[in-house]
Amino acid sequence: MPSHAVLTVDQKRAAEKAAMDGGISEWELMQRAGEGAADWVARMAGGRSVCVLCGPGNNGGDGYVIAESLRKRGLAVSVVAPKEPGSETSRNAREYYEGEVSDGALPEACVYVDCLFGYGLSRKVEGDFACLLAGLRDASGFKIAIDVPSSIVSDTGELLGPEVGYDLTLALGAWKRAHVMMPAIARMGVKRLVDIGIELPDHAPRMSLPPRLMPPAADAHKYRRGLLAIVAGEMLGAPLLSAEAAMRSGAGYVKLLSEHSHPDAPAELVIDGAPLPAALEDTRIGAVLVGPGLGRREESREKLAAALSARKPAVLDADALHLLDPSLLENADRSMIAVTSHEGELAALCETFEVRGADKIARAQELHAATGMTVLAKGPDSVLAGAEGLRFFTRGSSWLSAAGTGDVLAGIAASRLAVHGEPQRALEEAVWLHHEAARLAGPAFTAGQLAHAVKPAMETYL
Ligand SMILES: NC(=O)C1=CN([C@@H]2O[C@H](COP(=O)(O)OP(=O)(O)OC[C@H]3O[C@@H](n4cnc5c(N)ncnc54)[C@H](O)[C@@H]3O)[C@@H](O)[C@H]2O)[C@@H](O)CC1
Ligand SMILES: Nc1ncnc2c1ncn2[C@@H]1O[C@H](COP(=O)(O)OP(=O)(O)O)[C@@H](O)[C@H]1O
Ligand SMILES: [K+]
Repeated sequence: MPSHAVLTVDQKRAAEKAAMDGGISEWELMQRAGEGAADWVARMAGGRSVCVLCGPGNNGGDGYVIAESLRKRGLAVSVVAPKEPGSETSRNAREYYEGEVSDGALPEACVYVDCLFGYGLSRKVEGDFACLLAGLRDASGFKIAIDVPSSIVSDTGELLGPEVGYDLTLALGAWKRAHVMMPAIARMGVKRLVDIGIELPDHAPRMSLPPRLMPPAADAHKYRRGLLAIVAGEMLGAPLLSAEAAMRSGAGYVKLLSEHSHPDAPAELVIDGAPLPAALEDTRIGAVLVGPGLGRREESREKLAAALSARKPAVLDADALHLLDPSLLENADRSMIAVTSHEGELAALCETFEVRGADKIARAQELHAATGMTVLAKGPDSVLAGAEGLRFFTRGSSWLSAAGTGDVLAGIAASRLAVHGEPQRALEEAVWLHHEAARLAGPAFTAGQLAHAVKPAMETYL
């Protein structure tokens, strides 16, 4: 089974070194990588001409192996290499390739294979390399990136050269962080992993796997299935959106704790107007959601304080993340708190808890370490940091970039938390259900339509 590990360059190098210490040569690994990638390239080319761009390192070495493999299969192959190979293994690969190599401009081809730089990219791409990549950007053929697109930094996903849009990216041996982070993922097209038979670390951060949800037990009743209490605030719409999603995500009973009247609330939603601390004393409550529509006034802070001191599993979102501070966490059970923060909310939390991570992954990880809360850093490149380690997700529909979709996500997460009480599992399930609901809702949905699509999304994972 392929590994789902997502590695840093140091971790990947260590895994390759361990394989080499175990007796597999670097040349053997390169041949496995090149042949595995060539299978994909040949499939995509379907007999059409292929141009391979080869750089000076081992990514270029992979390119020569790919080119020779395609040549042997009878395809018309051209190779462009602005610089001679610099490493011993890539020189082997250059000798292994029996065709012509040019150091000039990009020739016409139907399929382009980019092997200029892989995870060894260490500085801005300039000169001949930048010209070739600019040519590739403007070319009309099918574009395949080998391991990592050549302008992309493997550990961060940041761009250090011309912005080429690829149709296919083939990760060699393991996923790298660039395969899950913005801005890289928006340029990679379809991503596939080529197995090269090396052992990867067991406990490395990894891709999240689709959840397997269970129907209610035969003897279930509404409380045992999970009672979710949603704390309402100043704005009435947001908690209702969360409730619409929560009622479709597994909880048997969803209550809105609110002193307001809600003429637009659905009939299934119970409105409880009791004073908040008393309402939260109900021992049947399995989880609390606080934040959507909460507001940021003193009363809002008091509501958050009451929700946290109830010491129940809780999802914190939106305004709650701006109000949260170390003193509010003093009375809380931090291990039971799940946080759903977008970029701005994550920045606010990092400031409050003096977390200074260099990038989104580090910020999520350090915030979890500093507070004990399970942190979902949302966005097209969602990152989940919790007691079970880091999890990454494939990108959801870009139509999710609409107001209110975060309230829907928070409602799903809180509902899942009410079902089983495990924050990391609840957030992981919520991201999958949110993405699947968005896929099923198609283009141009509203947050309300997204909340309704959570029901068919549940069916996908049951
Ligand atoms: N080490 C191994 O066991 C394997 C490595 N493989 C391949 O090897 C790649 C990594 O190889 P390397 O570590 O040699 O690194 P790369 O081939 O990614 O690039 C490093 C080379 O490019 C130069 N360079 C970096 N940035 C540059 C820039 N902006 N402008 C000009 N030159 C620049 C460096 O000086 C060095 O010569 C992987 O991505 C993968 O494709 C695969 O063959 C599988 C096995
Ligand atoms: N471009 C995008 N691609 C994929 N998912 C996105 C994109 N933009 C936003 N999302 C997702 O949509 C949701 C937006 O949440 P948020 O910003 O809190 O919205 P709101 O506060 O209006 O409800 C998050 O789950 C986020 O991951
Ligand atoms: K590359």
